[in-house]
Amino acid sequence: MQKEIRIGLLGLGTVGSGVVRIISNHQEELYKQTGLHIHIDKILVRDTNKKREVPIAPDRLTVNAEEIIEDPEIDVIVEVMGGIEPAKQYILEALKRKKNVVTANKDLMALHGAEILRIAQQNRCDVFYEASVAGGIPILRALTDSFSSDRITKIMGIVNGTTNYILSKMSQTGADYQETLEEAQKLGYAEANPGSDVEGWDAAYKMSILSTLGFHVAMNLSEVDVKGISDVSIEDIELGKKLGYEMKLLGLAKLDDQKIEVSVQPTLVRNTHPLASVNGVYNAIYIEGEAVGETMFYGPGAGALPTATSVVSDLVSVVRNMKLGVNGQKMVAPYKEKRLKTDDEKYAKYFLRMVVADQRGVLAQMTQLFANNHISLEQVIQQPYNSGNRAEIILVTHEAAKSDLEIALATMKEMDVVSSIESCYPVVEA
Ligand SMILES: NC(=O)C1=CN([C@@H]2O[C@H](COP(=O)(O)OP(=O)(O)OC[C@H]3O[C@@H](n4cnc5c(N)ncnc54)[C@H](OP(=O)(O)O)[C@@H]3O)[C@@H](O)[C@H]2O)C=CC1
Ligand SMILES: N[C@@H](CC=O)C(=O)O
Ligand code: NA
Repeated sequence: MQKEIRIGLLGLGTVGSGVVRIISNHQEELYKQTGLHIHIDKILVRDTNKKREVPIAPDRLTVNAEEIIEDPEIDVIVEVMGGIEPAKQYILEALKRKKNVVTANKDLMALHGAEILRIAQQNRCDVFYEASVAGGIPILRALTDSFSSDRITKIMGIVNGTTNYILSKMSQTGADYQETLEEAQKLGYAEANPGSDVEGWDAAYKMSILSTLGFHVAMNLSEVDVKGISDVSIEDIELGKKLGYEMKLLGLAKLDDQKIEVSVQPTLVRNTHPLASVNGVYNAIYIEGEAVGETMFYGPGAGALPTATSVVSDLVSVVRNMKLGVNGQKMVAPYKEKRLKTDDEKYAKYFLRMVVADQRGVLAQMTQLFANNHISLEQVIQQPYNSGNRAEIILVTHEAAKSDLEIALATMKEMDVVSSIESCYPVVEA
């Protein structure tokens, strides 16, 4: 009779150290819930001499993945090293050797999840990846289990801790973008390549995973409209606040008339909307279902212990399945036909800011341009611009088609009286 579950841990960085800590500090709870001792056998790292956050006997560290993947005594592989290769190769090799897998790797699951899950099922193994989306929030379980009886119509969320930390600090204290990004890196929130956070890709991976699970379609990353926060200025944050909005990097997945749109964009969210008050490293995912109505899930989106909580809970699920002999049987592959919206079917309100010549008739020309493109305006503000004989025009539109907005912007760029289009963000009301 097996008394112990033996783990091979790939990675001992922020999340890996959290996993070691939780397994060591919560031994009794884990034993009570699984009836087995969870033991980390070996840990893969790049540098065995590096100083570690957690006390680990040096002989448990290795730079040789085969020592872990090929060890017949190891039951479960926990992959928290990140990146596509070699993580993918290690996971596939482990599955072929009938080892169950827990991973926090959203890049890998968004890009190669279908293949990994298929091979897992062929080998009767689990692949669980709760930590990959919104760190400590149990959102994948909610989608796959708690809402399995419903039809999800909308998933809207703040799903990147690093950018929410940066935008919140910029909004609350006027903090500098670069300094705040460095702080988020020190706190272990950012990806190894923080470009993935600030350019929106990390959130796009997560929205791709969420929409695949929520809408039961095979979403591709290339079908997600992605824009990051690196061009968001303090001026836009301040102006948005004056108009009653908070700037958030918002993931949106919507199903209307059986057609889907998925995007990640800096968005002005009405300050009375529950997502507007999600600050710092916190994430929140707002889900609308046909039957359930509106729900919202809130919690830490990154960081060692919150993320490791999800990893170790997945490990508990794997162990329970091992005891029941049902590993690899829970997965439901996407079964719905995927139909994507075209730009003339994507509707949103928009905030726009542009610098124009400060002369008679310009404001009228601008409003006429929007009218010509079927865009109605909710708010129009003109204020002096601080250089040259120019003015700044700030507009908030009513709901408009993305295709119409793009034509209006392209026409505007060609107008002599328009010096620059400074910003354009979607707007979400409460
Ligand atoms: N940080 C967070 O808050 C969250 C992270 N994630 C995901 O978790 C995963 C890990 O993130 P995080 O812990 O922050 O990353 P870190 O960069 O802190 O840690 C990565 C670890 O993996 C090891 N490693 C990386 N590449 C290799 C390789 N080729 N061979 C051997 N070892 C390797 C590193 O070794 P060494 O220490 O020797 O350099 C390090 O121990 C990523 O997929 C990330 O997206 C998910 C949710 C939240
Ligand atoms: N870099 C990510 C980590 C968690 O997924 C983030 O900031 O959210
Ligand atoms: Na999660």
